[in-house]
Amino acid sequence: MTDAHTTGPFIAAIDQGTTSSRCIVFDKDGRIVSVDQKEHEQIFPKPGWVEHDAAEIWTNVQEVVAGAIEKAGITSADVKAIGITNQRETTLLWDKNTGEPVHNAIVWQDTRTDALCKELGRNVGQDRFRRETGLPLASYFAGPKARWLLDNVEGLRERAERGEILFGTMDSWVIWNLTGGVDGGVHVTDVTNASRTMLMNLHTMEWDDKILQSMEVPAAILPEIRSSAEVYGLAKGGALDGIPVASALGDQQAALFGQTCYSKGEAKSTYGTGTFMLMNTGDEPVNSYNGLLTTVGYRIGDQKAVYALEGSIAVTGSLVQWMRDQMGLINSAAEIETLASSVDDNGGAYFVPAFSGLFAPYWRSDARGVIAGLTRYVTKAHIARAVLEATAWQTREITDAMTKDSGVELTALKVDGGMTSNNLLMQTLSDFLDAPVVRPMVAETTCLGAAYAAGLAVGFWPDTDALRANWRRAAEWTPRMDADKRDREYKSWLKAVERTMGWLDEEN
Ligand SMILES: Nc1ncnc2c1ncn2[C@@H]1O[C@H](COP(=O)(O)OP(=O)(O)O)[C@@H](O)[C@H]1O
Ligand SMILES: O=P(O)(O)OC[C@H](O)CO
Repeated sequence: MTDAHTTGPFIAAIDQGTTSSRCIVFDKDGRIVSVDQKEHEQIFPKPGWVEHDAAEIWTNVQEVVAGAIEKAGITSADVKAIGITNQRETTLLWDKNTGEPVHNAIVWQDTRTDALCKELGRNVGQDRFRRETGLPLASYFAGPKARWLLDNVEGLRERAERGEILFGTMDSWVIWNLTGGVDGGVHVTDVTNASRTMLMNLHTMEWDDKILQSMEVPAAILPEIRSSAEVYGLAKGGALDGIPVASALGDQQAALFGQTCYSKGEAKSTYGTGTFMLMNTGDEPVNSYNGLLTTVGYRIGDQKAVYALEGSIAVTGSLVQWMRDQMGLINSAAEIETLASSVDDNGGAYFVPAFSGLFAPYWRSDARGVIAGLTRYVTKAHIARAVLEATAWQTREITDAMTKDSGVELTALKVDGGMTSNNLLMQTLSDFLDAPVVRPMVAETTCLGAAYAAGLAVGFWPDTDALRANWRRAAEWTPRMDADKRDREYKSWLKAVERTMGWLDEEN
């Protein structure tokens, strides 16, 4: 319910995430008025494959929108705009005339396009993709996933070439359905999501014809690329009928925006299923020589785009889920903190969760997970500690790369996401980074960023200065670790990382 001090109007944000979809209603001070959330099924058809049922996701989105509006005790008339944010790279093709997905969505973590990426690397060359799109050739991105679907779903390429099929990441799917679907839905994406397809030219912000040819993806299926904050259309039907759909940002870029990282050099790190650190690099793309991605941070209406450097870590919160669901070592995600706190250290064990290969800074799809340093001394509590340390060490590797690429020394790290409720993890992070770690009052920065962008698009907030004023510190952790110990343990971590590599043979 709305609290006594909160009066409308409001902005609603939809976050279509990897494990769940949620809708949050925000007031003008950026405070949360209501939340509704629903998980969807994770489908693992083969080792390394991860899929989502896009129809289930759309049903959940409709339910959480209705749920959040009801919990806020408001009507659509109180909502000025809807913002969209989403898990990035997850790829869907659907029939324009029926609205039916032609296949499950292929999720960003899925590694089935690894062989295709290797082949593209041999035939077209790594460098050309990186130069035009800012991304290394890797199974993570949407373009190769679209190509896989076109090559593997019977008759799909012919239907696509006849103009019957639409491609989209989850932003496009949600916006198309929200604005009417088969009944006039708009087929758009924003620059941040498009920058993760490996099909958009990072400099022109348009689909790159030569890359499309190399990837064998027909231009006819692609959405129009728009800014991150503008009115794409009006919602048709449902709890927010008639309300402008006014922003779209990939979830990590939305978190950058919600954390108010509007100046060059400002950075945030989001701890959810995976972990993603983004640094605002201003209005020019910065090339990475240390394994980071060059990506679009956001673009507000017709203003210049803001670029970012990104360090992507595939497995962090999902390792905690794996400990709970596959290993049964804990009953809830929060329990990992209690278990890990029952011992003083990792007992010599290092856990490198290369479940989807290694993302930044290595981009090694032939890597697979290892637990190194095992002896009979090691207990499940030590493993729990190693699980949390894995998130912190992986972040350390990213911040090292970020400093090398940007020349900006880390003075403090702004964090958000589900894992930041873990105090032991946040302290360990500060220790391993040797820098303060700060969490804002609203930890739901992903939704907040989408709400901010939508609010700017409809004049609900005047400018980014007004948004900065909403950012308030809620918690801070400062380093307490002895420097020699940190250096010794970092070396052991790096040794464990080496042991993950080359596990898969070329023919896998
Ligand atoms: N107290 C905790 N300690 C460690 N991990 C946690 C804790 N609470 C939640 N998580 C992890 O955080 C993730 C959920 O965070 P969230 O930001 O909602 O993720 P996403 O947006 O990727 O779905 C899950 O992977 C879960 O395992
Ligand atoms: O849905 P999340 O929070 O796990 O984020 C996923 C990322 O966008 C993948 O690139």
